[in-house]
Amino acid sequence: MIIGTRGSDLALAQATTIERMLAERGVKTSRKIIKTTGDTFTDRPLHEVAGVGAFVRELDDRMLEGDVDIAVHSMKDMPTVRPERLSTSAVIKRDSPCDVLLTIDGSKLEELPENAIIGTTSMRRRAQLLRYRPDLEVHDLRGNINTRIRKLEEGQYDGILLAEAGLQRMNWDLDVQRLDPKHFCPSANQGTIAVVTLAGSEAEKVTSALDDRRTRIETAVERIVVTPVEGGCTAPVGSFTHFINDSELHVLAEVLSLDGTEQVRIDEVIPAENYEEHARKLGMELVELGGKELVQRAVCQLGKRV
Ligand SMILES: NCc1[nH]cc(CCC(=O)O)c1CC(=O)O
Repeated sequence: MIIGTRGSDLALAQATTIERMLAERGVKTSRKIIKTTGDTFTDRPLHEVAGVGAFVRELDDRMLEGDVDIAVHSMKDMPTVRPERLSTSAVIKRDSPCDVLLTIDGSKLEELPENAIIGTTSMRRRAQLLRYRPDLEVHDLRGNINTRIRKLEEGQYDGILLAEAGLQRMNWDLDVQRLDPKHFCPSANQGTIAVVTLAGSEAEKVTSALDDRRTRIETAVERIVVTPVEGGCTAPVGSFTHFINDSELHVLAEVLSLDGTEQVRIDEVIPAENYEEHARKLGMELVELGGKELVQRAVCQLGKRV
């Protein structure tokens, strides 16, 4: 079977993980590298280039055309609405969901000097960082993980924010500070690899053996809770859910203003039974608390920045 993947180091590492898991089950695969719009314009902020799903849409198209059998994605980059004929056949057991801070000199977030410059293009990370340390300066930093680390080393920033899962997958053992999800609530589905196939295909059957039930439920709740306020992947929205025991989930979700001075937040424990219904209720709560207005304002302000 043919595995389609983007060509970035992170995407290739993720594809390798899935290839290994399938090989262990006796499934032979070959690899096809697909270039996406998000990969082509790496010098501009992602929200200017292609919008939601830039990394995913082209692989979807190639699958629908029959060019690839299996696609591997960072699940957090997948749009919520999916083509009907495609199936998310496996949600792989989650790696670290957390963000990390990587600094030039090993400083922790609390130790950075006033007005230190931190690089990130994520509006969520910017807002959460400013909420925690309003004195810091946040500068844009676009590019894949390699590029971002290179720009840090070149001295343009005192520190940068990254997903820990990305570093883990690249096997980079860097001295980072893991940020507490309480203050740095991750993006929905951060740290999770998803496998996509055609619905009803042999590939779907084979890859579904890789599915992790708990991660599937956690990631589903994360999506459902923020769907009613969602302004695309560019809005300052965090959503993180995890099992705290066999029957309960802790749900953390929030919307922030771009400058981090305003927030709307959900912090609840729900039963795993009927999780969809509970998650939908929390999503409505987020709207009632004013989450939608916050997202709309942020999207408006972003439009003016561009
Ligand atoms: N936005 C790009 C992206 N998509 C997935 C990851 C990392 C791996 C993951 O979260 O699963 C990253 C890099 C980052 O956010 O630093």
